[in-house]
Amino acid sequence: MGRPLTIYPNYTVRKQKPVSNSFVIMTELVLPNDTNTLNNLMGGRMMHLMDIAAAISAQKHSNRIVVTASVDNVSFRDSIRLGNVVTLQAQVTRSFSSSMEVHIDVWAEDIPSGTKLKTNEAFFTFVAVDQAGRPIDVPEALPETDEEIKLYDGALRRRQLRLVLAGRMKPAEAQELKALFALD
Ligand SMILES: CC(=O)SCCNC(=O)CCNC(=O)[C@H](O)C(C)(C)COP(=O)(O)OP(=O)(O)OC[C@H]1O[C@@H](n2cnc3c(N)ncnc32)[C@H](O)[C@@H]1OP(=O)(O)O
Repeated sequence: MGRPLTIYPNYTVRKQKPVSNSFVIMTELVLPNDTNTLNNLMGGRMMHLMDIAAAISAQKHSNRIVVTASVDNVSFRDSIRLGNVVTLQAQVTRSFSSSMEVHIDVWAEDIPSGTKLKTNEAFFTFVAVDQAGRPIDVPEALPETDEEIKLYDGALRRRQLRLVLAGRMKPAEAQELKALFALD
């Protein structure tokens, strides 16, 4: 006879979801109201679009209301012009307890000339909350492709860096981050 089955009343198995379930693609046309006097897309308008695409991705992973907790570095390498089509692609890289890191890529396309350029890339962190705004656990994120695994593996290091910068983690506790700078 086998061992008797032990029942742990407070133990819940966390649901798992492939990160690809959270893939979001969003396209927008740059109109005059979105631009500065040089006819370039305003940086704040771009951040707004990135926030929306990334939030939808985090919602798809968690099936919850999500709030933006932080945004990592966003650089504006190349300007996006009036009339360009902006394409935003967002996907969850990894989830922790209630938070999810979302990676987002942005392209600008000039349809008449047939040119398409990657202009921005960023990591956003969202936290799933209940109706009272309290953080709530989300499913585990499962990476499948090589690229997804690479992003998943780097997510813990990026999390520690952003929590240290936000004053929410002591640098001494950021083990993964310290290992990166460890010299033999
Ligand atoms: C889609 C939108 O634009 S929403 C509007 C803009 N965003 C907001 O208004 C959010 C306002 N902020 C908040 O509501 C709260 O600060 C929250 C929900 C983000 C965090 O609430 P707290 O009470 O601090 O919760 P707590 O300390 O338990 O942290 C919860 C999670 O948030 C994460 N977190 C908190 N601050 C940060 C931060 N600055 N960067 C990254 N993650 C963070 C924590 O690491 C934790 O993650 P984990 O559960 O996966 O370990």
